[in-house]
This record gives sequence, C-alpha cells and structure tokens, in this order.
Amino acid sequence: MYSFPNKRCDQARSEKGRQSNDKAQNPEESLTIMKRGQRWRCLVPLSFFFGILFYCNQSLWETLSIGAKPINNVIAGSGFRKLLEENGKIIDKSHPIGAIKQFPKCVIIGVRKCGTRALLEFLDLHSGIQSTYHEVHFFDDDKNYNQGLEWYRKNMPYSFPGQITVEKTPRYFISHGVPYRIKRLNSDMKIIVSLRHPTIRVISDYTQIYYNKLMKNETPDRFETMALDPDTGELNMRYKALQISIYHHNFARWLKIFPKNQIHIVDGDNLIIDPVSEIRKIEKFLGLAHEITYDKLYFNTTRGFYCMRVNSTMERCLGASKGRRHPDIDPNLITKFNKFFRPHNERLFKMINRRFPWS
Ligand SMILES: Nc1ncnc2c1ncn2[C@@H]1O[C@H](COP(=O)(O)OS(=O)(=O)O)[C@@H](OP(=O)(O)O)[C@H]1O
Repeated sequence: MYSFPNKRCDQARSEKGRQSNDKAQNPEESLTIMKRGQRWRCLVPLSFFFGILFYCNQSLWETLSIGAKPINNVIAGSGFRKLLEENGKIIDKSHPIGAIKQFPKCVIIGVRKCGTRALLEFLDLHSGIQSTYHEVHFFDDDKNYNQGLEWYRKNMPYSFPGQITVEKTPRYFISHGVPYRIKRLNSDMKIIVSLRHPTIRVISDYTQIYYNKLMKNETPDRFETMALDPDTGELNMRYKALQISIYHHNFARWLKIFPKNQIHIVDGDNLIIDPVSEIRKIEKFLGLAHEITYDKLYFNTTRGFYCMRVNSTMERCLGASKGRRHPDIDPNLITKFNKFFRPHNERLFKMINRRFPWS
C-alpha cells in the first residue's frame, strides 16, 4: 500500500524545493541540478526494476535473508541467472562473493550403496554445510593423491568461512591407506559411515552392476552366478559385494587410526524410513543447529523415497540410479547370506559398541 506523506514530510519537501529554486538562479548550479534530476529519473526506475527482480527471485530473496549459499540458490532459480546470461555476463555459479574453497572437515567414507548420496544431499540443505558435487577420490586414487593437497582443495565447492565442507567417496571405506592419509591432512577430521543390512547391501550392489552392464549393452550375470561358488555351491568368498558387507574387516582399519568419537555411524536402513532422525544425529555430531526437518524433506510416493524441498518453489529427488527395484532373489540364498553374515555382524557390534537389527 502506498502511504500518503505526512505533514512534516510536506514541510521538508517544500523547504527542499525552495532551496532548489534559490540555487537555480546560477546557470552552473542549474545545470548541476538538472543533471541531478536526470540521475534521479534513471535511478528511480532502475531501483524499481531491481526491487521487482529481487522480490520475484524467491531464491535470492531467501538467500539474502538467511545469508547462506547465495549463488547455488540463485542458480537453482532461473530468472536472475538467465537475465545475466542474456546480458553476456555469466556469473561463476559456484563462486559467490566472499566464499572460498576449504578443505573438508567431514568425510562420508561409505559404505557403497548404504545411502551415501542421500546423506550428502540432505546435509547440503543445511546452511552450515557445503557438499561436494562429485566423488573426489583423492585419498584412494594414487593418481589424484599425487597431484597434492592443492588439487584436492580446488575440487571442493566454494563455501563461506564457518561453513563445513563435506566430501563423500564411498570407496574410502574399503581402501587401504586412506585412514592414514586423511589423518595426515587433518587429525580432527569427522568421519561419517553409513551401514545397511549386509545382505540387502550385497543385492543393491549387484543391482547397480546389473544396470551398468545393461547400459553398456553387455549381458549381466545372474545374481546366483556371482554369489555362489560353482564348484561347492557355497557362497563365493571372492565376490567383491560380499566382501564389502563384512563391515568389521574394513572398520578395524579405521579404528586403528581414528578415535571412536570422531566416527559417526549412520543407520542406512533407517535413513530410508526416517531421514530426519539420522540427519539430526549428524547435525549434533558436527556441532550444528538442528535445521533439517520434515519441512525440508518429504516422502515422494511415486519414488517411494524421501525427496528434498530445496526452497519454496523447488523440489528434488535423487537420480534414477538411487532406489532401483531389486531383482527377485531365491529366499534360500538370502537365508544363506544372512547366516553367513551373522558372526561377522556380531564382531562389528562388539567393535563399535552398538547393535543393529540385522542378526
Ligand atoms: N531418499 C533416498 N532416495 C533414493 N535412495 C535412497 C534414499 N535414501 C536412501 N537411499 C538408498 O541409497 C542407496 C544408494 O546408496 P549410495 O548413494 O550410497 O550408492 S552409491 O554407493 O553412491 O552408488 C539406494 O539403494 P538402492 O535402493 O539399492 O538403489 C537407496 O536405497
């Protein structure tokens, strides 16, 4: 609503007008006043234009009011970016003013197929966190590691001082030498590891390879062919997916290098059902305020998984490669797996001093 000027304003305006008229007696001054008037004539529509622009761009508006992650959100909204592109001025979408590239203070190390992508993306909704977009594979890949720490830092997203950069590479969990390398970079590094029912994880792992092969026009092996030793009919101990689900083997290596209070374990099965409760524990672990609530995550019935409300106009689910339908597996084979994992699970529970409802 437009508010009408009050009396005191009127007086001030007529005083200002009187002064202008006095000054207009001098031609030089009248030119200055004219120019000033022209400037105002330009400034008023310009500020009106930018006012509308700011108001319309919900993301930018929200961003400015909370002061976090501005450019990412600007990019998420389309209007402002499009306008700048049309003017030939493309902002470096990942480089907001005042942001820098910082080493991660927290690394999600795995386990593969235990919801690591969901974790990373859900955490990125927090104003105190910036997540990497891709898996960096710095500590597990000698080619990358030999490029040096500066290479690693450059692979991080821009973040503001005080924000926590989070990286995830699920292969870290199973790669020898990684805990030691991370410790060398930062002995205070916070480690997050997500675990899922070991048998379901094997099947999820198989499902991923199955689809990868289909995409490459190759014929995927049947699950039984991978999982069973053709000579004995028993479980194939050389099957990589099975080895990864023997969690205590790899966990032992991490516990030799990092104290237990620096490692947070996520229940990857519960992450699917009740993500906010899992994320809440992580917020606490990272010393952050509780921000990620069910306002930011909602259950998408079509996907059958929780998706994100990035802002008031934008919702996003994980990619199609997450949450695929698993193939039907012979129940006897599942029982065989469960039986096999039971003693290994017990060893893990003892090691981490916590039980999961798997056995
Ligand atoms: N919200 C949400 N949306 C989609 N998927 C979700 C979600 N939360 C957890 N998950 C589970 O994440 C599983 C994939 O795990 P990862 O992201 O660790 O896989 S990967 O190792 O990075 O390939 C994936 O496994 P599959 O179901 O076997 O595809 C999902 O079950």
